[in-house]
This record gives sequence, structure tokens and C-alpha cells, in this order.
Amino acid sequence: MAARGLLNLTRNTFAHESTINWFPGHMAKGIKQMRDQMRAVDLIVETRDARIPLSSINMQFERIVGGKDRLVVYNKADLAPPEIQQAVQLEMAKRKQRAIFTDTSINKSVSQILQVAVDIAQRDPMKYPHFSIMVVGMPNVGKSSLINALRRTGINRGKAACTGAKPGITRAVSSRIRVLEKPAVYLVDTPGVMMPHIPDPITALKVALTGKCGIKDNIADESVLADYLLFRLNRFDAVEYVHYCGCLGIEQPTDDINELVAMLAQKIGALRRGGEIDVDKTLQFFLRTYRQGRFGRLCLDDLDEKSVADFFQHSLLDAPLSKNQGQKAKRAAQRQRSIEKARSKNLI
Ligand SMILES: Nc1nc2c(ncn2[C@@H]2O[C@H](COP(=O)(O)OP(=O)(O)OP(=O)(O)O)[C@@H](O)[C@H]2O)c(=O)[nH]1
Repeated sequence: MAARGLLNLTRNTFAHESTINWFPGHMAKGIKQMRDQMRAVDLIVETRDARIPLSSINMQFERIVGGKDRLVVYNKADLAPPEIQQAVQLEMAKRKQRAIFTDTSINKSVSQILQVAVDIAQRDPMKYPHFSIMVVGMPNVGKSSLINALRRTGINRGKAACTGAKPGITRAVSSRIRVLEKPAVYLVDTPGVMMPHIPDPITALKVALTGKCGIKDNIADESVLADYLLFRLNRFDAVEYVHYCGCLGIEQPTDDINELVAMLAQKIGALRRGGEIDVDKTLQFFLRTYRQGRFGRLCLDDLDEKSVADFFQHSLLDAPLSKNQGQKAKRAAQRQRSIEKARSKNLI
């Protein structure tokens, strides 16, 4: 891996202003269904993304979960550096929450989740003739994959929940899915739910970069996402993109996204008639390759003590505190979308 100090990488900060206001109807409906079903739920499995252990926290769940038992699952652990696990677990322990890191593609640590359910259920079998787990989380964190992995592990049965690389596959709270015979443990899948408003622009970028809001293409500009990714890769000496793209003709890290796109486009053949570069195709290739984990295992959140403290302070302050505030943010987002739509049609 090349050392940053030896390279001509100059950016120490990344300036970005836009925030994300995106809360489509099925998410609002999903939250309502979760609330309605909460009484019948014994354990909440809150699924987060190990690549963004802080930015994938949805403060909305704090209000829904209430006093229920909760287990935090950091999924896609195969895409994040293993050394973050201890820091995150310590942080969670401070908050009296237990965290498990999973990789659903190989069922890693999935049995630990079932064990937590079994332990609670066996404490009071009369109280829990059937044990119910609700799996919640932001879009695309791997909730449905986790449910399928739990089912494979618990009862050796196949797929029960639909999964997909695009966020938003699950659109409503599912009916109960059996994952263990004795004691009888059931799961319900829920639609991925975004924060109605992500006030911090960099948090919003991280959320978009890890594929949490890909249903709506114009939510985050791909050129900004790719530029932020490049900044982040260079900043952490995570220059495996150079090795990966090396065979594509890129020999050393660059801080210039236009330069990267120009080189990459030639190598992957993202060219239009006349040799013009297909910028969109090249950016999408770069982002997709990162999302597939081919640039190495990366954590986009800073996990030093100050960054973690700042994150929680701001998240708690900025999170919409009431249903009304959430709805207000949703209306503001709708207004913004109408303005953008009108602009794109040159109406204003
Ligand atoms: N590398 C890796 N990919 C995973 C893992 N778990 C899920 N995925 C992938 O992540 C994508 C999203 O998975 P889903 O299970 O559909 O996610 P979801 O949270 O149910 O998505 P929504 O329907 O948007 O709520 C799929 O392409 C999965 O194959 C994991 O542990 N590691």
C-alpha cells in the first residue's frame, strides 16, 4: 500500500452542503405498521451497516423501540475492517446495548442472535409460548438477508424474504416467518426506513455511498459521491483502488476525480461515439466496485472518542423529536422534489 506522505494528495477536508430529505410513503407506512405490531414483539433486532456503524443509526427507532429488549446487529461485517469491532462493542456497552457483527453470506455469528432469543424465551417459558423478533433498520443494511440466514441456521430452510442489491425491496412489514422450532421463534421483516431528514451533509453522503438510497437516483449526485469516496480512500491510505484499478492503467493515487474518471473510462471502455467519455457509466463503475468491497474493507465513520461523542450529541439534537416534526420534514422534502422536478422541466 502506498504511503500518503509520499503522494501528491492535498485534500484534508471535503466540502459538501446538501442534506438528504427522503422519506417516501412506504417508509411512513412501515413505521406505523411497526408501531402497531410492537406490542406483540419480544425482541427488536436493529440492523446497521458495519461500514458506517454510526451513520446507519436511525434515531427514529429509539422512539419506536421503547423499553423492548434490543439487540444491535452490525451486518456486512465482511466489508468493514475487523479492528473496528472492539471499539464499536465498547461504545455499545457504554450505552447498555449488545452488538453482534454478522456476515449473512456465510451465516457468520447468526446463531448468536438466535441464542439471545432462546436465552430470553427460556427465562420465562410461560410468558413466551411464541417468541417474536422484529428486524428493523435502514434500507439495504441486509435485514431480509439476515432473516434468511437465521432461517437457514435455525430450521435449515431456504429463503423466506426477498433480497436485492437495490434498496427498497421490502415495502411492508411481513407476516411471521418461523426461524426456530423449540422454543418457537418467529421473525417479522420490515421495510428499510430512512431518517426523514439527515441534517449532516457528510453523514448523508456516507449513507448514500453505501447504497442506502439508490431507489431514487437524484437523491445524491453520483459525481459528488464518487469524489467523496476518492477523498476518503486517499485520506485513509486505503489506496487499494489503485491496485484494483492498476490493471486498468491507474498507477498512483490521485485526488482529482476528473483525472480518475478520464483514466478509468479509457480502460473500461466507457466511451461514446467519437471517443467522448461516458462519465455516468464510469462513475457508476467506480461506486459499484467500492460497494462490492473490491477496494478493501473500509469504515467510513471516524470512531475516535471525540467523533463518537460529537455524533451522538448532534444526532440526538437534530433527530426529529416528534411525529409532527418528521411529517414536517417529509413535507419539506416533497416541496423540494416538486421544485427540482419543475426546474428540470424548465418551468421555473
Ligand atoms: N457483503 C455483504 N453483502 C450483504 C450482506 N448481507 C446482505 N448483503 C447484500 O446487501 C444487499 C441488500 O440486502 P437485503 O437483505 O435485501 O437488504 P434489506 O435491508 O432487506 O433491504 P431493503 O429491502 O431496502 O430494506 C443485497 O445485495 C445482499 O446480497 C453481508 O453480510 N455482506
